[in-house]
Amino acid sequence: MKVLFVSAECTPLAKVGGLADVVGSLPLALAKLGVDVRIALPYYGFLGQLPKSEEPVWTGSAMFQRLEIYESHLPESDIPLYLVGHPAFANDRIYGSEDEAWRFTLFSRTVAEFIWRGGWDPQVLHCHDWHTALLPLWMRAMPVMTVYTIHNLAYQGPPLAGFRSFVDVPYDTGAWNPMAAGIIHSDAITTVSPTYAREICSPEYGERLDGLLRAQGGRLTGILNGINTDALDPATDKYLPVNFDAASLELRVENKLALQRELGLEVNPYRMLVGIVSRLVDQKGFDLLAPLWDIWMNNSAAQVVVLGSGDPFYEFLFRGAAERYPERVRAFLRYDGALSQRIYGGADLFLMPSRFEPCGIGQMIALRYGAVPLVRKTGGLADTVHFHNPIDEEGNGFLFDRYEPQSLLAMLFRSEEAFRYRDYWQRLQLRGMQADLSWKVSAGRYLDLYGQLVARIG
Ligand SMILES: Nc1ncnc2c1ncn2[C@@H]1O[C@H](COP(=O)(O)OP(=O)(O)O[C@H]2O[C@H](CO)[C@@H](O)[C@H](O)[C@H]2O)[C@@H](O)[C@H]1O
Repeated sequence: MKVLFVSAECTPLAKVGGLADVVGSLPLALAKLGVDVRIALPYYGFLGQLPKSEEPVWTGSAMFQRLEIYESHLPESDIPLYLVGHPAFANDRIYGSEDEAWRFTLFSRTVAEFIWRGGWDPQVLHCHDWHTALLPLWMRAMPVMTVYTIHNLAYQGPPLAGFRSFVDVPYDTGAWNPMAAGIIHSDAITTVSPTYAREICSPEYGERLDGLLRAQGGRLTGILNGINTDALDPATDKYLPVNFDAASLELRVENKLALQRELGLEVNPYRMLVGIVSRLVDQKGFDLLAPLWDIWMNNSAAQVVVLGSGDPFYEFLFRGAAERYPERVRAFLRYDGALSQRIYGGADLFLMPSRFEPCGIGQMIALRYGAVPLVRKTGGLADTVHFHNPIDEEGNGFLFDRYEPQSLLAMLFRSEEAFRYRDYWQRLQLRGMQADLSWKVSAGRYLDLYGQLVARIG
């Protein structure tokens, strides 16, 4: 089975959020199942140090531009990586400029040309999010089956009118935006959890595409994300001051104390330390915290550390809280891979109150690292976090349902109360740490799906 992943992000090379985690780890699990899987990624300027072929393995043109594709490998693996090179990518940003639509259309179109002209002949082209959503349309005349994975329905890409000005997209495709084009023209649509697959067929979560999604019937399935449990392992993580695992959980507190020291907070094992690692955007639900700071801080002993960047509204919200409660709240408004690991490995509670969440990687890393998740019961959060029942000792975290500040506040108090009972809390941590969060099951589901699609072309 030959499969080409096409994506704007890929861990550990180019990451903004969870898309990178999936594209950098699912191929490793597929390769273990015998799939010849490769990845195509823009050759971003910050990848200059990555070893690659001296000469391009393919040279051609797309959208009146000359492009070169170099071959490299996903670090610490044998997985071939095609780096799509053009001056438009040779800078230090992944997203965030007015040429975004043009850049990613150029990227996708180059991959289409590469396949059309025999650069490689995958049986399945696995496209991710709006950046690569026109590929299924362009592949229609090829004996290549396409899978389109929706990591986030909220980002649908610029309107098609913009695309028409720089690349031919037939008028009768019915595709009025890139996300819709991916949905309509792919051979199979997946999203990253079973609950989100159901939710997006409703007006509440469908981002105005729910009608189109409902019409797809069985073509849309939800396959739960996994994480790379080899790379994300508290027993070997080089960013943690002290390594630990389920058998040595008592060592974990050293990471918490080191983190409190690093943050300049009171160093005290009995104060609950709440961690947040997130893109700061509407999706993540932090507006729920806005009216809660005073009542929360005045009625609890919790400390809070937030690591994230994004929308200025949320940056302002957290910066303001850190200024008002300098003894209790710390805000780091940036991307920082090393600090994120120290938070997962040191915080007691991991907060993710998302308005919607296709799957969520953050809560899975938290579970693996013994930080108990407090999440809203939606999307993949509802599929991975199960309510802590102290009587029967079941569940691995805390959930609230209604999207309202009071519900979140109640759960913050409840979790802090649970934190006082050390033995219960440790068993709660252990249930999270011992769960299988790897790709083992879900990679098998993707392989089955590829097999069914390829069987159609014989
Ligand atoms: N400031 C920062 N510094 C360091 N690391 C940071 C960071 N901000 C975020 N991260 C990291 O980025 C990742 C976030 O992944 P999530 O899946 O939780 O959300 P995201 O919305 O980006 O992903 C989207 O795609 C994924 C993949 O399918 C879905 O799980 C998800 O629901 C969907 O919204 C985590 O690995 C987290 O540690």
